[in-house]
Amino acid sequence: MKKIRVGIFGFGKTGKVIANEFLNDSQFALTWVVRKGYADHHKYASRLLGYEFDAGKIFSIEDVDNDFFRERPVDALVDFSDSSGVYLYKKAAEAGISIVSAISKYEQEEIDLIKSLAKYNRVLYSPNITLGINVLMVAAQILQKIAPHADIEIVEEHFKGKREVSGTAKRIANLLGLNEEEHLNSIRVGGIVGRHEIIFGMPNQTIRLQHESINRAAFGQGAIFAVKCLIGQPPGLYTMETIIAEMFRQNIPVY
Ligand SMILES: NC(=O)c1ccc[n+]([C@@H]2O[C@H](COP(=O)([O-])OP(=O)(O)OC[C@H]3O[C@@H](n4cnc5c(N)ncnc54)[C@H](O)[C@@H]3O)[C@@H](O)[C@H]2O)c1
Ligand SMILES: O=C(O)C1=N[C@H](C(=O)O)CCC1
Repeated sequence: MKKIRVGIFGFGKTGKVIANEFLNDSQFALTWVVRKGYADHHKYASRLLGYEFDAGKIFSIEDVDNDFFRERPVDALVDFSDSSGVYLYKKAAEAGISIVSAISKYEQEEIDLIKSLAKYNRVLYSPNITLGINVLMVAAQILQKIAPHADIEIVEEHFKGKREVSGTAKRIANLLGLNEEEHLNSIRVGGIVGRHEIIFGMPNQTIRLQHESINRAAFGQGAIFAVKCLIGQPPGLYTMETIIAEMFRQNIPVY
């Protein structure tokens, strides 16, 4: 069977783990990895990650000129770099490449740019690409409808070095119609990969929906799921939670 070709932007804490997940999956061919500087230029991500074959040739962002995507075709571009990568998406989309953006924080201008590309191609943007958190987002919306008077607080915990407020927590607040300033609580300690909790407080009971990414491989598995979901789909803007919500709709038991 023809392999799904993938290119990755970013080879940092998460990008390396994502590359490893794609290398481990026989349905995928990791074609290239783009990183910011010239470290390991033209080496192979596979070799750096301990494999004995060549895959995922490493390029610098400076190499990404007008012809880059046409000369090195892939089926999907998966972005775990930073928000500046967004300005290269148009060239990729024009070359027929599906975009999976996992950047957690964008300015409005960048989100508008992503939306504008959806008319050319499939674009999926998700601040948290794990299956679990997207199930939690759908479940939280259902719970809010069932218990509309519950007090709701969102708690997000991440590693000490994470500067920005969790994009996932902001997305949850937005979905639930909550003011971010008032209902979002952030904790930064040690090496927590990512934990989100939505607390529904009622007079006689408390419901807690919680998701924790134990290992960054959870993001790789989510990215694999996202790329597969986009295959054969029409151009448009996709999110993980709408894909998962559709799965809920199709699988909800009827009593
Ligand atoms: N959506 C998700 O599920 C999810 C999960 C984990 C991380 N993230 C996000 O992914 C991003 C990266 O996270 P990280 O922990 O790996 O950070 P990191 O700082 O460890 O790595 C980022 C890497 O991208 C490189 N980079 C910066 N600009 C680039 C560019 N224009 N092109 C290519 N490479 C570039 C940097 O040099 C660095 O190596 C962050 O926005 C983070 O919030 C999202
Ligand atoms: O920076 C990270 O690492 C993560 N950020 C997220 C967010 O901001 O919501 C979620 C996944 C991990």
